[in-house]
Amino acid sequence: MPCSERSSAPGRLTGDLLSPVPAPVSSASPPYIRPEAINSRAGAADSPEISLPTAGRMKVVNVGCDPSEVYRPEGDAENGKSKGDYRNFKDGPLMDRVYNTYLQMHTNQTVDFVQRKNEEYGGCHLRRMTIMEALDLLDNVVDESDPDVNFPNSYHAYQTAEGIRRAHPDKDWFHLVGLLHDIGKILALVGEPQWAVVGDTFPVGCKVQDSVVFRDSTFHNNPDMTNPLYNTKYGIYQPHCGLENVLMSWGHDEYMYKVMKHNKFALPQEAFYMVRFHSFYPWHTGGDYMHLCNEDDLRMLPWVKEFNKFDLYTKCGELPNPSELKPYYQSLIGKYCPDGQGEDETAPKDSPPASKKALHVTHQSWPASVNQYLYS
Ligand SMILES: O[C@H]1[C@H](O)[C@@H](O)[C@H](O)[C@@H](O)[C@H]1O
Ligand SMILES: [Fe+2]
Repeated sequence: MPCSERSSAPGRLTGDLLSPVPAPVSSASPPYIRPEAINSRAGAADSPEISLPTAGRMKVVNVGCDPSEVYRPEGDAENGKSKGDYRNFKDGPLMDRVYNTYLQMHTNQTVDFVQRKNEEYGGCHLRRMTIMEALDLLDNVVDESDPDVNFPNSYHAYQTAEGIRRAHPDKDWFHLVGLLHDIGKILALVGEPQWAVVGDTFPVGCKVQDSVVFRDSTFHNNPDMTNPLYNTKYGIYQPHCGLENVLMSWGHDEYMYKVMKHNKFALPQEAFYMVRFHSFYPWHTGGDYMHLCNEDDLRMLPWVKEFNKFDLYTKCGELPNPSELKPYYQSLIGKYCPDGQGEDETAPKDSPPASKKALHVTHQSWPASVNQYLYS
């Protein structure tokens, strides 16, 4: 069994994971698009404008991990990863890429940067696309911060969603959260560097706590580290001010949360919360930053942890077949996502036809290939 999807809560990070040996920094950032990792997909026929290379080495299968594994206490390490093999930030074939992404993130994510990005992307009114279109764009994003995934993020979306669906068959809104949670990574296709899109998040404006990955070897050139206002336990925050009042490092979590809010998704508070904080590992898994949390945060924490089991442990080389799964998820989109038409007078003239479910997102300049894909 290739996956290690389980019902037990993920353990706290161990000392080994917290103090990794820094890997050498590669000078050139690898490209965002890794065509060699993209499989030929049946779903590609729906979107002929984007040419998907076909030389993938991974297997595309109809279903994800074996559901019987969901309740199995330990993984079958013979054919796949066991729980302890995930999130290895010490060594592994992708370590240079992962370390370099975090080095840049921890150097450049400052209070000032985060404030600017929140303003820049807060409006969500410059472009429209359907949710499925946004999801399909993730065919072109390989997350460079992730030591466990070297295939396009669209597959990870279906893996997560299907894992949740198997374990929580009665909660269809939760299935949809699995599908949507990483859509914010489309920011990597509009010129945002990956360090401003992917990876674990952390609060800026206060002392960086111990469970942040590569904490000891990646923050030395961050200008906020020498600002005394930002280097106490609370920094610019009040005790137990609530995470909604904390400036998190900018990335796909906060962006997708804003998109969901702006588009008035009819999902429960838990759904919004899971999307917004799913990458905040130093909190939900590391147990840090509790001094900033209020009661709401603590009430939501079990949901974030529940989500995390599927987000993390469904990552495996057996890839689902999106074209087979799309009808089910399209029905959930129909149920929970308003169609967005006529809600936003500032939407551009080249928005998709009125019949399409629309997502208002904020992108000033899409690469030509993306525009063609969305609007032809
Ligand atoms: O939530 C996950 C998690 O934080 C991973 O460690 C990171 O690599 C991914 O970018 C993110 O989506
Ligand atoms: Fe994510």
